[in-house]
Amino acid sequence: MAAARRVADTLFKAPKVKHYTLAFLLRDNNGTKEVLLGMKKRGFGAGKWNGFGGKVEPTDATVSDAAAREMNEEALVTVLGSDMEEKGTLVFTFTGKPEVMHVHVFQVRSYSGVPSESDEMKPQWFTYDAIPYASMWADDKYWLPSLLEGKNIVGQFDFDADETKFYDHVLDVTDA
Ligand SMILES: CNc1ncnc2c1ncn2[C@@H]1O[C@H](COP(=O)(O)OP(=O)(O)OP(=O)(O)O)[C@@H](O)[C@H]1O
Repeated sequence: MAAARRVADTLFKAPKVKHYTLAFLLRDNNGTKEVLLGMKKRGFGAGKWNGFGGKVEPTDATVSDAAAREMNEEALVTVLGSDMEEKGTLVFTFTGKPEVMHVHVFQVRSYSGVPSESDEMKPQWFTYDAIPYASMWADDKYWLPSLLEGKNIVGQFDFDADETKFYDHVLDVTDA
């Protein structure tokens, strides 16, 4: 539980905390497990594959609703907040930035519609052995494999100012 304590202290001490969601749509494609990732077309993380998500807005009733709204906006599918399964917390700090990112991580299996390209994201299904970690945030390969195994995660990654690599991290993985 070392990571949980570190995360709590970081959030407690941060001058400013912003809440984000990050959700992974999972499916069983004729016996093969797949995850939907999106190529971010603009803004923070442009050019990287990632799950779907964004800032929690004051108009969102709950963090789960925010996760569903972002998934709906970015992958053009219909997901209900009540179908979002909370899988953990990731905290990101960046050297020189007082603001800390508090990311609420979800998975979801229940959705309707066909994932389609939006202004922000180009979605694509990936089998678990073909996830493009080299074109993802540096932290993803540390925790996404555990998430896909059904585990819960709590972690913190402290990034350099240029956002390409982190100089410190803690991660707890627990059985769901
Ligand atoms: C540093 N290492 C990281 N590793 C993995 N994922 C990361 C991440 N850093 C940010 N993320 C995710 O990237 C999305 C950004 O969202 P972002 O586009 O900024 O939000 P939102 O859609 O509200 O933006 P607009 O201002 O409307 O464009 C959001 O899911 C957030 O959890």
